[in-house]
Amino acid sequence: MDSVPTLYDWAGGRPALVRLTETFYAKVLADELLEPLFRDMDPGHPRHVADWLGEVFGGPPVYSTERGGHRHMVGRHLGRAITEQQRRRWVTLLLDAADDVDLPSDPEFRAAFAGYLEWGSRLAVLFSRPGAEPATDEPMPKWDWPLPPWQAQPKKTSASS
Ligand code: HEM
Repeated sequence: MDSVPTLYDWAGGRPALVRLTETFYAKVLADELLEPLFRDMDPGHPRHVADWLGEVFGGPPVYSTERGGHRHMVGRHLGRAITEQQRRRWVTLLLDAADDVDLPSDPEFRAAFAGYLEWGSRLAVLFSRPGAEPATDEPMPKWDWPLPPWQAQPKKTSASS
């Protein structure tokens, strides 16, 4: 492969990420464990999280230029005391939503996606602990392929071997 696409492009760009987060937050609001955390969420929340994910996955820097970047994201988790059970449910529903909206299902993309959710959600729990004072001046994280996306190689013919 000459150039490896970003995870953002591979996922299908902003339209795919907005479909993902809108489907996901509909599930969240129907979930008894997560609904209390999200019942008063900003109506733009699904699109803001799509912008966050897009930037982390190599798309345009919309979240940092229009929404306040890492500092704003950290601030939105402070004091929420997210439990491990809630974190695990959050990740599960987002993976379910990825299937529902047909995000690419290839092993490399899903490994990158699931790895990011596992990492990011554990940080969200730490940021949300009562009394936590996480650094807010960090740059936006960048996430990349764990392995290059698999591509079929042209079959060797006897003439080329
Ligand atoms: C990879 C993991 C995560 C990412 C990338 C993430 C991202 C974000 C972002 C970007 C915001 C701010 C959106 C805005 O600009 O308004 C936010 C807010 C929030 N997050 Fe997370 N989050 C993660 C994990 C979690 C988890 C595990 C929970 C709870 C189970 C959670 C609960 C919340 C809540 C309650 C808000 C505030 C929503 C509102 O009132 O508007 N987050 N998150």
